[in-house]
Amino acid sequence: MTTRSGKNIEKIPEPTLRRLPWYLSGAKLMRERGERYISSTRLSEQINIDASQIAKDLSFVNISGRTRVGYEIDSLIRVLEDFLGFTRLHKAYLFGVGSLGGALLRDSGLAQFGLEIVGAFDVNPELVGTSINGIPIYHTDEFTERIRQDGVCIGVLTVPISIAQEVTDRMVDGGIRAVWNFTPFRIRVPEHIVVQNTSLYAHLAVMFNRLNETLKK
Ligand SMILES: NC(=O)c1ccc[n+]([C@@H]2O[C@H](COP(=O)([O-])OP(=O)(O)OC[C@H]3O[C@@H](n4cnc5c(N)ncnc54)[C@H](O)[C@@H]3O)[C@@H](O)[C@H]2O)c1
Repeated sequence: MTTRSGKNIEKIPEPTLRRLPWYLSGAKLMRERGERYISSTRLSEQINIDASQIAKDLSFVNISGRTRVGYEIDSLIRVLEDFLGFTRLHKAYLFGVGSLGGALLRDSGLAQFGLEIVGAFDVNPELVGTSINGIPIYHTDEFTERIRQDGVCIGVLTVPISIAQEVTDRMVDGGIRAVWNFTPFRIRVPEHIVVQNTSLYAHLAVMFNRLNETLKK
């Protein structure tokens, strides 16, 4: 698969894709401070990543800097947002409107990163028929019917772990092509389905471990 700029996106290493949003935030912060240009060195000081790494990562996107002054901030932001898919809204459904699912529905920041949750599904009769942040909550049984009308291809999974696989299978059967899995269950999907597992707790474990190391010193 290729981008509009003709770059082969399969070749981009995942760590680079994870770092690019940091460059975007750094560039936005600099723009707020009134800067018009930003060099890799300046960005490096800002976000504490090696300047040569930044230059290497940015070589994957269609942007070129000017000697000494660096990248024009407005162009860098535009190109990065476009490259990362943040300028297009990707429609998604959320499954399981509990404490985590409800919080995600309330998070208006997701749209800034290109994710628009257009509907949610739950089985709790107290939730079905209500809405959160303007997002309607339907009964899970309505999913197959809804997806035909809404043209959604992303599913956010925030159901109890015990039914994670069952709900995933339903999503995939209905036409979902990418699952953002927040459950701690390693869901199994056909090869063509994209899965992104996300856990706040995994990061916590790393933090606790590193903290313990520093406390021992
Ligand atoms: N990744 C993370 O960092 C993180 C953080 C918190 C929770 N979690 C995980 O997210 C999941 C949800 O956690 P929670 O605390 O919000 O739980 P919760 O019990 O508050 O919410 C679960 C919701 O799923 C609904 N549900 C049950 N069966 C369903 C079905 N068939 N279809 C649709 N909805 C259904 C329930 O009615 C409930 O509203 C759990 O698997 C939990 O382990 C992950």
